[in-house]
Amino acid sequence: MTPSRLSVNVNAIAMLRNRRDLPWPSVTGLAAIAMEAGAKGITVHPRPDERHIRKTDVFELSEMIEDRFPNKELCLEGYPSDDFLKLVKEARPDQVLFVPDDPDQTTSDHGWQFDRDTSRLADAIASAKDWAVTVSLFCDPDPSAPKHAASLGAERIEIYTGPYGACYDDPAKAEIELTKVVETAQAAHGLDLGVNAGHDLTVENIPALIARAPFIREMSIGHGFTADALIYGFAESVRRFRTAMGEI
Ligand SMILES: CC(=O)[C@@H](O)[C@H](O)COP(=O)(O)O
Ligand SMILES: NCC(=O)COP(=O)(O)O
Repeated sequence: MTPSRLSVNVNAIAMLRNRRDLPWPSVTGLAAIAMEAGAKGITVHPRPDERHIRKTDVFELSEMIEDRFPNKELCLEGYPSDDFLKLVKEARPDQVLFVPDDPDQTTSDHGWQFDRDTSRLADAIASAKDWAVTVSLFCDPDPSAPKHAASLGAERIEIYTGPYGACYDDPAKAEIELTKVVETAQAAHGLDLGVNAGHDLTVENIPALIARAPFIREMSIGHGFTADALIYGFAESVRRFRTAMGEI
């Protein structure tokens, strides 16, 4: 069986939990169900306002994975602020994805602008590597981006697939956006960067992407996964997404 590429993003579970001052739905409990069902790991994006994932969730997830799922992986996403870097240093995830988000941004909607963002990134990448955390950079679907990520010392990129995901009802436009994602993936693969992809991926749009970029290492999926799991349940959605990825 092909190893799993699916990292389940549990931001939306935390958002639902935060509606009340109560501990359910449980972020760690549903993360455990996802990993037991075959996900390779868990992704969280603790935003500065803690609107969904809280710092306490990060430590609880990290401890649970270390204790109960030592072969699974935790990925933390965030802007490399001093506060976020402190969290990475303390929680020691397996992987960190640096994203260029403003603190008040609704969701991630672009990759790094490598002509202006590099000095903060270079320092953050060096620190994370010192802490033995694999570094990935969020990149637009632009084949010129991976060479910048490689020259900064990143080990992976995550291609922002939002524009592809947004074309769910327009196959001709989806093909144009998919081509940009695939060409970016190929450029990164040719540079020996690990290639991840994320944002608005679904059971419907994953097969065409995997068919053209089978070397993709990881897909972190939250919004579409949660929507699917509300219908099918967390464990069954892991199976459905892994089937879409051609893994089972
Ligand atoms: C980095 C990225 O792609 C984001 O999609 C992400 O983790 C989603 O964040 P929100 O759940 O806050 O929209
Ligand atoms: N890195 C992307 C991610 O973690 C989840 O994005 P989405 O599936 O919630 O759009």
